[in-house]
Amino acid sequence: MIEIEHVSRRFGTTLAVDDVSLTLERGTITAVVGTSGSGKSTLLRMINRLIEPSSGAIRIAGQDTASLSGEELRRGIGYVIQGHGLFPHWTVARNIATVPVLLKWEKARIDRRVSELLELLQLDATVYANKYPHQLSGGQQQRVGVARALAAEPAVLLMDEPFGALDPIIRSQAQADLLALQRRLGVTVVLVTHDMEEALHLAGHIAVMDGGKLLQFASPAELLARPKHGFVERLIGTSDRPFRLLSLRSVADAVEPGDAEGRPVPDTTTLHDALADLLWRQATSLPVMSADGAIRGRITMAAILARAGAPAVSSPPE
Ligand SMILES: Nc1ncnc2c1ncn2[C@@H]1O[C@H](COP(=O)(O)OP(=O)(O)OP(=O)(O)O)[C@@H](O)[C@H]1O
Repeated sequence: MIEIEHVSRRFGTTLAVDDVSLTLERGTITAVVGTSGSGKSTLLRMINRLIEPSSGAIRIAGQDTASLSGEELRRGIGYVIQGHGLFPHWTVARNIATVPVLLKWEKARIDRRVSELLELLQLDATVYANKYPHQLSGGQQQRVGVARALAAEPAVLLMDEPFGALDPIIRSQAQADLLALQRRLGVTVVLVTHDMEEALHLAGHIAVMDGGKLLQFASPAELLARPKHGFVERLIGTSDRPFRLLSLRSVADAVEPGDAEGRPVPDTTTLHDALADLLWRQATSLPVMSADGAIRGRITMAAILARAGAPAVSSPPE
C-alpha cells in the first residue's frame, strides 16, 4: 500500500502539487491523469524521491519513504519513463541488470534474472540479450525498459507516459502486456498518462489532477458515472461516455439464456466490441461462447443498450 498524505511540492512560486492525499492499495494499477503541467510527473517522482516533497509524507508498506536514503528507496521501486531511458552504450542484458549490479547480486543470479525477464517480456534472449538499444524497435525498447524496472523484483512500479512514443497497434499490445504482467507479479503500479482512454482501460483507480490539485480519485466506472467536477467531465468526453462505459464491461455481464444465429462472440469480449460486431453484422442478437467453446446463451442489442446509459441515481436509504 502507498499512502500519500497532504503532499505538496513548490518550485519557486509554482505550486506543482497542492496538498494531495490518496491511498493506493497493494497490487493495483492506479492511473494519474490530467492536462500538461497539472503535476502528474511531480507527484509520481515524489514517490521514489527523484523529487523531494516540500511538505507531507509518503509511506510504502507502512514505512515513511523519508526514513530511507533516496538511492536505497529507488532500488526497491521500478521506474519506467517515456523514451525508456535505456543506456545507449550498454547491451540489452547490461541495461536490464542495472539494479541487480548495483545491489551486488552474484553474476549467475543476475544472468538468470536477465534471461527470466527477457522471456517474461517475450524477447528471445539469444537474439536480443547482446543487442544495443538503437538496434531495437520502439516497442522492443519499451519492453526492455519495463524488464529493467522489474529486475530487482520491486513491489512498486512507477510509469511515466510509458506508452507515449508507441504507435497505436504496438501501444495496445504493450498495454495488454502490462495488464498480464501486473496480474502475474502482483506489483503495485502507478501510471502517469494524459490519455483518459488508456487510464480507463488499464487502471483500477484513476486520480484526476488539475493545477496541482487532486480533483477526484475513483474507479473508472465511478468516474464515468459520477464525475465530481466539470473538468473531470470534460476530460472523460461526454460524447464518448456510453461507449467508454461499455468498454469496461464484458459480454459475460450481459449474457442471457436463449438462441441466436451467427458466429458466436467470446464472453470475454467487451460490450463495446460486441455492439460494434452487432452493428457490423446488422444483427440484434448473437450467440455467446465461453473459453471452452461451449455456447452459454446470447447477447442482445437491447441488453447492451440497457448498460450504456447513466446509472440511476441511487435512492436514499429507507
Ligand atoms: N524542476 C522544476 N522546476 C520548476 N518548475 C517545475 C519543475 N518541474 C515541474 N515544474 C512545474 O510544475 C508544474 C507541474 O509539472 P509536472 O511535470 O509535474 O506536470 P505534468 O502534469 O506531469 O505535465 P506533463 O504532462 O506536461 O508532463 C508545471 O507548472 C511545471 O512547469
